[in-house]
Amino acid sequence: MHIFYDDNMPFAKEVFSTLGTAQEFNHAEIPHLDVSGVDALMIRSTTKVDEHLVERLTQCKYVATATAGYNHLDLEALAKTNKGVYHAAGCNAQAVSEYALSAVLYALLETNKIRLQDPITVLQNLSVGIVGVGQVGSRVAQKFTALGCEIHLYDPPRAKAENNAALNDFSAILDCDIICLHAPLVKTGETPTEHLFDANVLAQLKPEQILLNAGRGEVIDNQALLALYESQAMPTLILDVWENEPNILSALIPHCLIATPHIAGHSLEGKTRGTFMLYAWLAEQVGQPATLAMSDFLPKCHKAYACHDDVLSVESLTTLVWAVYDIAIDNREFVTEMAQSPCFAELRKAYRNPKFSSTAMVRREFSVLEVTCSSLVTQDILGALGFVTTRLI
Ligand SMILES: NC(=O)C1=CN([C@@H]2O[C@H](COP(=O)(O)OP(=O)(O)OC[C@H]3O[C@@H](n4cnc5c(N)ncnc54)[C@H](O)[C@@H]3O)[C@@H](O)[C@H]2O)C=CC1
Ligand SMILES: O=C(O)C(=O)[C@H](O)COP(=O)(O)O
Repeated sequence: MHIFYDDNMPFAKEVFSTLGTAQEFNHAEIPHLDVSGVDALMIRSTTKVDEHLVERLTQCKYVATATAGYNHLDLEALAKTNKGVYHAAGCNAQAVSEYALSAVLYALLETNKIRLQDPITVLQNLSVGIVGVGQVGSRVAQKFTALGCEIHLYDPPRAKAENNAALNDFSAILDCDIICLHAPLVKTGETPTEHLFDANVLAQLKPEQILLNAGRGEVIDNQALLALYESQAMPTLILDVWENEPNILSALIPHCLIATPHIAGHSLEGKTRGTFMLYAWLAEQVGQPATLAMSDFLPKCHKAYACHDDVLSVESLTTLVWAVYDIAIDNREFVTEMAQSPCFAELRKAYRNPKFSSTAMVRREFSVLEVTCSSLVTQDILGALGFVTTRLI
């Protein structure tokens, strides 16, 4: 079996070569590559599988993406040619939820809504609205719930499937202090997400709010967003995803408190989980055992902290969050690099990736940090955020 895999997929060579002949490709070159002899195409979201590519995949039986989103796949064209299709649902949900927490804490401090010396009970005064309550949105909700925030959820497909009107109250979302978008790009059907935040919706937002988009760029009308930010006071803006990537509307960047090149899900664990989910799926398709485990490949990483707060402080919380993932660094790098040249695609590819950048610092998840806590309440909160916790007796 000839397996073609994206060169930005950690440990792909190691796992796919146990199932056949494994060859890596650079997504930017795919239009010029001969793919007629490929049996299994293993991609990330940067490879658009449109009808032209499907036509060229004459021998291919399996197409899989190591990502949660799959709007880069033409499912109809793939179905017509009877290819098995798979996406790595949930592979990077923890990473995106850590991104959201790191970014929102940074924004709350920068806008003086909380102070380092506050106890985290100050977060109980804040409401968080989450649009798209799947694998990512649920984890974001879990984190802010653990911190005591009031949570509002919006997910019409789930509202319908679960007969739960509480999941269908869009106006409650627009009133929240913090609005987090984790919806996929859906262009058709009863509840499309494309431009769900159009000029009309955006104009209803207030400058005191925080607006974060880590779903898909097209959920917000970026031209309308820019027009509003240029003409009136608007919410504190955190953008990881942009309309029309990689050719984004760069004029938006100066209006963001945090701007990043679609890397919310790019922890090493998030990307590696994607590779291993594809490996397990492909092995099952071809009737071979998947004997390799992700834990055999992830570099061991362990950091230890002690937290002696009786009531967890904002300072301790942010120290722990940023010890693993300091989003201000990502923002700084993106803003600096984009000011010099439009290099969105290159920045994404090299992001925290020693294979493509000699200076890259690998990004890990909260689970690499073990916190010893003196308070049971603190231990429960930090455990719910994803840290490994032990109790100081
Ligand atoms: N920035 C990044 O690096 C990443 C972005 N993503 C994006 O986030 C999306 C969500 O990821 P997951 O939670 O893993 O996917 P998921 O499929 O588990 O959840 C998506 C949820 O959105 C809901 N939804 C669909 N239409 C909606 C609408 N009109 N309004 C509100 N909600 C709606 C679905 O019912 C579902 O519950 C992905 O499709 C992808 O586009 C995912 C991972 C990383
Ligand atoms: O999983 C998704 O959906 C994402 O948006 C991924 O984080 C995208 O990562 P790349 O495939 O573009 O590396």
